[in-house]
Amino acid sequence: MPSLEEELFPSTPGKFKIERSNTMNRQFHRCFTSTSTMFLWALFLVALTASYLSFQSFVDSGSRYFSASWGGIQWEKHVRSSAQIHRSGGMSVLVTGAAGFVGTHVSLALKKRGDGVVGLDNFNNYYDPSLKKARKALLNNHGVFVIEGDINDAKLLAKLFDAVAFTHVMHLAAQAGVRYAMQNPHSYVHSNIAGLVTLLEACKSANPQPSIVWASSSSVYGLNENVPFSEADRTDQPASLYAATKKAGEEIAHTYNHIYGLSITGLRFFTVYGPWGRPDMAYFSFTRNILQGKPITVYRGKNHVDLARDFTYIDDIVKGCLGSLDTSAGPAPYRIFNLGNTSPVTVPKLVNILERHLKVKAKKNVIEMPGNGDVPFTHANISSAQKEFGYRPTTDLQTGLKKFVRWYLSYYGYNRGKRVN
Ligand SMILES: O=C(O)[C@H]1O[C@H](OP(=O)(O)OP(=O)(O)OC[C@H]2O[C@@H](n3ccc(=O)[nH]c3=O)[C@H](O)[C@@H]2O)[C@H](O)[C@@H](O)[C@@H]1O
Repeated sequence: MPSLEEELFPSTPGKFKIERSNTMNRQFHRCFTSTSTMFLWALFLVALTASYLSFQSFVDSGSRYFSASWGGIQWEKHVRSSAQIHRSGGMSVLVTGAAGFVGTHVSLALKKRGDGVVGLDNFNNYYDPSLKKARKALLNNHGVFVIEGDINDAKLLAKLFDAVAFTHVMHLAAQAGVRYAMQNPHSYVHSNIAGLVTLLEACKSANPQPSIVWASSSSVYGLNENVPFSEADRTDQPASLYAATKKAGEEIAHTYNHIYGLSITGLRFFTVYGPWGRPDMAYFSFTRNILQGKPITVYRGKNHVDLARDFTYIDDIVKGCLGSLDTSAGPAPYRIFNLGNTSPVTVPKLVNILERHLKVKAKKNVIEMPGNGDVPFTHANISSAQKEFGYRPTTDLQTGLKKFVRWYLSYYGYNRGKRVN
């Protein structure tokens, strides 16, 4: 049986020989009088004290350390380096929802032209987070650092504005999707209202105050029947809670412009689609189902009228976002622009184009549109954006879907003869 000392402090041959015949007391006496053992004890006590003290400061500095993975010298270095501007007259932009569909494309476009970009995203599981992680990896490869955090985290936002004097905020983080609002209404309030206010509070307190461009939605037009939809039309008849939270966002933004002089531009996006898109949207889920031989549900309006959307290709939206950012500084404007394509296409036509690109016939299940918050059609008047920053969409649905399908087949491994989804 090894002695107690042997278990705690195994002896080095020739240096400290234990006399097994001695009593326990004598063994302890030897142990403490030995120089090397004393040294080890001292080391042990110092380590114990140090770890206790560092644990105390860890606890004292707040609970955020237990819920988020941000902070520290290395982290700040990444943030600052990502925010670095590499062109004269460039901007330093905080992009919220950076791992989202539009957020990824806008971040890449800004970075490519030499602007500084820091991304923020909470990577929630509204749709497959692995797609968001893949977008993050893409951004990372292009030098965009994406922080995992929520826009409701006021401490994180304050820390970010402390670390970087952002000139602009591109606010794209949101709970998207029209129909999901019936399943999870509170997620819309959390992100689109509470999160927006937290972000605007941070912007209000930042020095300098950044100009803000953010994503509203064509859904704010709700039951409006004036065609095409113009920014001057009424928007007080939302058809879904999603639309209502976006409309509320526009009003909230107005108050921050009015009281604190924040420069805020709201962009009403019209059904944006393209590579790296959102799996919850019809063009994406239709593609998945068609390829897997599963049926798709096509909604139809009252009196057998087809539903129609002003589908807008992502590259056109990115141009609109950059145009808005470039013209948003100055004497604290409050602006709202439609960013659409100006040529609505019916949902059956969308399916038809997909069938041709995929070379597979869809199994269609056509049903009357349930009361789910959908509107029968959307159609943008874009003359304001055209006048203000030369917005001019150039991609029709046929061309845009071709690019989407090419990306989809490659991303999900169809080109390599295997299906990973
Ligand atoms: O423009 C906008 O503001 C909105 O555009 C889209 O909303 P939506 O136009 O409803 O886009 P999809 O969900 O892709 O639906 C497109 C069309 O397909 C129809 N649809 C959808 C799903 C389905 O299974 N079947 C079907 O026929 C819808 O009724 C709609 O007419 C986005 O999902 C919203 O986040 C965005 O704010």
